[in-house]
Amino acid sequence: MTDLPTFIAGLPKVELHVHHVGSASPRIVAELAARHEGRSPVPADPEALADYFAFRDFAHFIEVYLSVVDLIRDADDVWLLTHEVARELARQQVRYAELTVTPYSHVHRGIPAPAFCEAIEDARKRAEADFGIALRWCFDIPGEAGLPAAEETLRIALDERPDGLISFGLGGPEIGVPRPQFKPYFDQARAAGLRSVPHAGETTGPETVWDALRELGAERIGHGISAALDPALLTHLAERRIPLEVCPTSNVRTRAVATIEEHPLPQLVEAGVLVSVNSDDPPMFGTTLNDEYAVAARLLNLDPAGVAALARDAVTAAFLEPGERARISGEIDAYAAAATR
Ligand SMILES: O=c1[nH]cnc2c1ncn2[C@@H]1O[C@H](CO)[C@@H](O)[C@H]1O
Repeated sequence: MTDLPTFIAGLPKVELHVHHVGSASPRIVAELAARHEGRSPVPADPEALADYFAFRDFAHFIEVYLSVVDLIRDADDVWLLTHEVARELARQQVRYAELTVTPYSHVHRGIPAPAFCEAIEDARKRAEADFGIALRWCFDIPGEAGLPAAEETLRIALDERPDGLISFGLGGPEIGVPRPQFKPYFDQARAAGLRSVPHAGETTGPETVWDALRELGAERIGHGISAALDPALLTHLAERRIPLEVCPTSNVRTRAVATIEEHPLPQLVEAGVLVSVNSDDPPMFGTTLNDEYAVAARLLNLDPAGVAALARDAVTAAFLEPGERARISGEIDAYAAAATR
């Protein structure tokens, strides 16, 4: 029997909640910072970066996140970042990832929408050829930028419509950013065939998750961990198989949860909610997807078979084509059978 970290490292996976800029490795951030030497608060030294990625609270996390977004100035930066993120996911045996990108933030910093979309699409196709990983896009609204950002994000999604685009989201802070105001934009995105995956219940209570379900037609919820406070919501999520995209270490590092031991993941699983495990912004939180599987295994007291079941749940929650879903599930089954023989 292989030890759990080794089992996890080789286990085929999918990742559903991981942010594009949030996945920039210290090396890539340092390289981008060096290009803008002196004009950015982001340290060009990877060591200093670890200290820079220490957050007082969620608002501070968003402030730091946006300082990294500022480093991305042209389509070449976008291409480099995207291709490197794919390399790192593939290194962890990720076969398929739904990457959240925020076009508004980049267009707002001078990268034209067509150039941004061409860069991510070219990097996506090259990553499939180079690393055998399938990337798809979630375009999310940066909530702190409000309705103008919603308008622009929808326009880019519908006008540019890159081949990899499958879903429409809402990120950024929840406090002071009520979800119902975004209903018209989610209605139009869903009418155009995009799947609805807003963040909710990360830094606010269950009512935000209810709003995401009722007003935004959410098919999955980003984080949604405050659902653990509302038994009726837990029942609703479990009965309708509405998945939560849970990112344990993220919640501790942004101070949404005080300690990993207090994380509500066990209550969510206990209530029968379909959960996928994700890394969110791995280098910023000093984690990787494999680390998040190890954290989940510890919190849920899982053996390798239990960890394989967690990976299968993420495949169930993914917006995969049926053939792809069956193929990846089959890979997980074959790997788990061989490793637990
Ligand atoms: O954990 C998270 N919660 C909410 N937003 C996040 C998170 N990680 C990255 N972002 C990103 O923060 C930006 C805010 O403008 C958005 O791009 C959002 O995608």
